[in-house]
Amino acid sequence: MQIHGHSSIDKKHPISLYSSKQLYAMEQAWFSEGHDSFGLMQQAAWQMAKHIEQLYEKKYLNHHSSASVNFSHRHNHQYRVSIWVGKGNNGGDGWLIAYYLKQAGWQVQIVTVGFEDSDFSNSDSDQVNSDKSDTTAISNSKSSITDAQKALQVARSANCKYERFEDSQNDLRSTALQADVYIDALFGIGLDRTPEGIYKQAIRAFNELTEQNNGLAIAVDIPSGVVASTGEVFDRIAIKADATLCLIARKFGLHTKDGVDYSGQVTDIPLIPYQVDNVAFEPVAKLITTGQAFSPRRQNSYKGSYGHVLVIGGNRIDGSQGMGGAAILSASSSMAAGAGKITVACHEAFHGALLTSLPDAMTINLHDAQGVQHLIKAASVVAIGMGLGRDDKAQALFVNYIQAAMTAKKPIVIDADGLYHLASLQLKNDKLISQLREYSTDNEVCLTPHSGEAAKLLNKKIHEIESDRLSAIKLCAQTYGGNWVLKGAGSLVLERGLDQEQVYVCGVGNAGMATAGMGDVLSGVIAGLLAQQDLEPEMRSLHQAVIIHGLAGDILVSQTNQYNSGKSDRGHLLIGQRGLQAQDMPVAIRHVMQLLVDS
Ligand SMILES: NC(=O)C1=CN([C@@H]2O[C@H](COP(=O)(O)OP(=O)(O)OC[C@H]3O[C@@H](n4cnc5c(N)ncnc54)[C@H](OP(=O)(O)O)[C@@H]3O)[C@@H](O)[C@H]2O)[C@H](O)CC1
Ligand SMILES: [K+]
Repeated sequence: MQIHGHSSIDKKHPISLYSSKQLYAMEQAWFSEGHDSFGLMQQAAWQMAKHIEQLYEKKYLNHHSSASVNFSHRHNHQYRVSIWVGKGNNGGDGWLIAYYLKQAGWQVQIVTVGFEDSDFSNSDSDQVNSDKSDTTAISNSKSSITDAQKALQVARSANCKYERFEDSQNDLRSTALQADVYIDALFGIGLDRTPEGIYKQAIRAFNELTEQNNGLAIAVDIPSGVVASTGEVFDRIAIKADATLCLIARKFGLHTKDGVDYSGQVTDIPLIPYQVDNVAFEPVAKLITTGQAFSPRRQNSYKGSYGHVLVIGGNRIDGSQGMGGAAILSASSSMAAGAGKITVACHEAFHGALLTSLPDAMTINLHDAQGVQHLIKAASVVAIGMGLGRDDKAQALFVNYIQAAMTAKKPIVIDADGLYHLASLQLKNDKLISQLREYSTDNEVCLTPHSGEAAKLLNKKIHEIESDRLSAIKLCAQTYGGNWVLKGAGSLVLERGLDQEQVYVCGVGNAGMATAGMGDVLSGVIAGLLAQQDLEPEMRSLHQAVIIHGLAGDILVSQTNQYNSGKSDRGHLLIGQRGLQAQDMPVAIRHVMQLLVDS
């Protein structure tokens, strides 16, 4: 059961995102100031119990439109919760949630996973999973008992019912496992490998039960199976949560890669300051969901005021059908993003098609080296690579035009086949790579790979990129210089300032945008913004372009967001995620540009 497609986030302010290492350091800093670790767990659980009740009541009210149902409801039906606990502190949170919900009148059933009978002993001298005593099993009392075990004892002393998943897994339809709300407290930020054996079975069973019973699935801290620092889910084994109650600080992994699909609506429960010795932790990234508002244009302006984009791509290699569409999509998106003029340097075979779909554009033959070089000097921005081709001839053109753009000191956007050439030039130790890196320290260079292209650029396997996208984008920037987008669910944007770099996670966009040509559209939006010198740097930035692209995609599908009231501006015809095409984008980009002026 999904509450909302997207997280509940303050759209105007970026949200700081942290790694699990940072989360553990924050906790440690707090404890080293003398604060009690079990006290923190109690605070966390108490607040989560309140949120769980609110989330459930919200769901219940949504299903029963009559307001009068609300108050009688509690008397007719005792709320039922099934809380699944693992052996770490995430499980500890679960035991205490059970305790607080029972106090609040809920019918509570706990399902333990990975516990032996001896784990339920009352003795204080029990050693429960204390290998990670520095971080996870903080003992703040004289005895050696861990917080998780204290929590277990609190729940037991309140007579909360529990059973081992190992004993009940063959009887998942038993009444004991039927509930309105299912709480996932199996793993939190301590998960570091594929859940196997009983854990894998438990995660599967949890998902099946919530589905069958139309239960509300709520994850404690992070859905079990999602890696907090990367967003990776191993072998698709993770809790599919409707809502996540995120403790202390927002985890990076909730918003990128698989995390986006598993976390549901995210609510923050901050609990402690994000600092050590009064110095705040630097977030690893910031989550952005809306763009900077544009200032209106001056009346006294002309097309030259808004820049000239030169798109170089759309080649036709002998014997192939060619890739004219890539250049056309990029060019039309540049214009939709507000560029004053466009010239497309593409294969002559596509000039007719280009002018039919975009009569506003000028054309030049891609292979007319002198003519293109001349235009590079006149342009405000050069966007290169979309459908450029990968053969040697195309590579020679690429090197030639990049050199010309650097000599003329133009902002450069490199995408698609341009990235392929960069990767192969890097393997050959070609001097262009170091020249470009040097150039990018004083000039705008934007590079926009997806994971496959990033893998080529870094000479790695795709799964190596996917398992740690944050490290991958940083390594790309280190190797090649420039500002980067790593495309995918929760696209990452890395922008380099004078002495520091900032990473953003794009919190908008949808799976319908995973289609051919969407990357060409993005390159066009980036170039179109860069061309508009009248705009403040923030409004022409790479992250602004990525947000506009994502919002345009969202506006086209029947997805609730701040701009989409369920109608599109294309004759009230809504497009779904399946079948969304890159050619649909320019009209939506124009719409977003207008909304950002209004906002
Ligand atoms: N400290 C506090 O007072 C607070 C903690 N909070 C909550 O704690 C979790 C983090 O707890 P931690 O114990 O560090 O980690 P987990 O509960 O996520 O799980 C760690 C245990 O899980 C084992 N593990 C990890 N991966 C797997 C796997 N794939 N399969 C099986 N077992 C796995 C790991 O075992 P080891 O063998 O590696 O030792 C650990 O035993 C945090 O997320 C919060 O929910 C709150 O912040 C409140 C304050
Ligand atoms: K969890």
